Amino acid sequence: MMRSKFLSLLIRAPSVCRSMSTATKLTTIDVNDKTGIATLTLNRSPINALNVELLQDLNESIKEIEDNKSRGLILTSSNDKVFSAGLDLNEMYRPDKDRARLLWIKLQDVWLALYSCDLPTAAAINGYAPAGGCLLATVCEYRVMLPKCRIGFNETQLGIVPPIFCMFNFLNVLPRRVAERSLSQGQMFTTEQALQIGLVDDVVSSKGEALDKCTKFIDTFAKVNPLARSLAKQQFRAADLQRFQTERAKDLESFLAFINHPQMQEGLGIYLNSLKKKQQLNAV
Ligand SMILES: CC/C=C\CC/C=C/CC(=O)SCCNC(=O)CCNC(=O)[C@H](O)C(C)(C)COP(=O)(O)OP(=O)(O)OC[C@H]1O[C@@H](n2cnc3c(N)ncnc32)[C@H](O)[C@@H]1OP(=O)(O)O
Repeated sequence: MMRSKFLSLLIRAPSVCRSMSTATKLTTIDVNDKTGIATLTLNRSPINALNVELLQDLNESIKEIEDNKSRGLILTSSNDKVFSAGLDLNEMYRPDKDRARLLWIKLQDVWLALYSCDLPTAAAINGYAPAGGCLLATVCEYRVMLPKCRIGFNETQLGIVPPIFCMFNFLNVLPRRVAERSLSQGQMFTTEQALQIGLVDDVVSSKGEALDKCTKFIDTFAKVNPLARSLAKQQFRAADLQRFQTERAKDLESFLAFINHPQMQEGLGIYLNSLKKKQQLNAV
């Protein structure tokens, strides 16, 4: 009797969030003391473009969340319109060679950390998620998105071959035919289209609701043995992870060759300029 009273008090207790780290600057971590779930927020103004520092902070935050034995990880953005604009094109246009190398290595690290993450992962996509933004969302195991946004890998529209880890993500989420077509056409989907093809699992009208849905998804694993859960996930992903490790160095060299190509530099310059002039391509 005493025990059930104590439990009901616990259940009714308001949820308390605590920040786990002050070391990171471009990401924040909030752990809900009641659920044990960590919310990892991208926080690089204005549009969470993924530069070396943001990717570095993301890597550290993911590791911190895993090390602190959180029950799950929810990825979201502090911007109310953009989840992430993808890679920071300024890191790729007229690049500093060492930073460009580091950028790709860090992106690979983030993908690897999330793809092989022991914890259940979910993305509360509270805004636009093109290219690298879509990568972060689709590497998670569950996605919920706000209306009137867009998501997809627009790389081929920009003359870029999507790296293999984009393919792995899409093949985990979409039927093979749809994955191949949307990657090769560089399709961007509205929230409603994304829901229809299964690219996102649910649509909600506010960030709060999105976080609640992600929490509910993570809660579906509450009664599953965490080690069994994690090993089952690894088993499903082992072949992709092995292929990634085999091709990782080649993938880095392809990226560097790509961004150092004069034609690509010219194209990137034009694209960056069009964004600055707010003449966004129809594809996004
Ligand atoms: C072997 C493999 C080889 C290569 C693979 C390379 C892979 C690349 C993957 C990528 O992620 S490439 C990046 C692709 N991203 C995009 O195409 C997104 C472009 N951005 C947009 O569509 C929009 O900005 C937005 C929908 C994300 C947000 O719109 P809005 O809120 O209206 O903001 P603004 O458009 O006004 O942007 C504010 C500011 O930020 C600049 N900017 C936008 N995107 C980027 C970016 N990805 N990198 C750097 N800077 C970006 C934009 O020009 C504005 O600058 P101002 O100076 O005008 O303030």
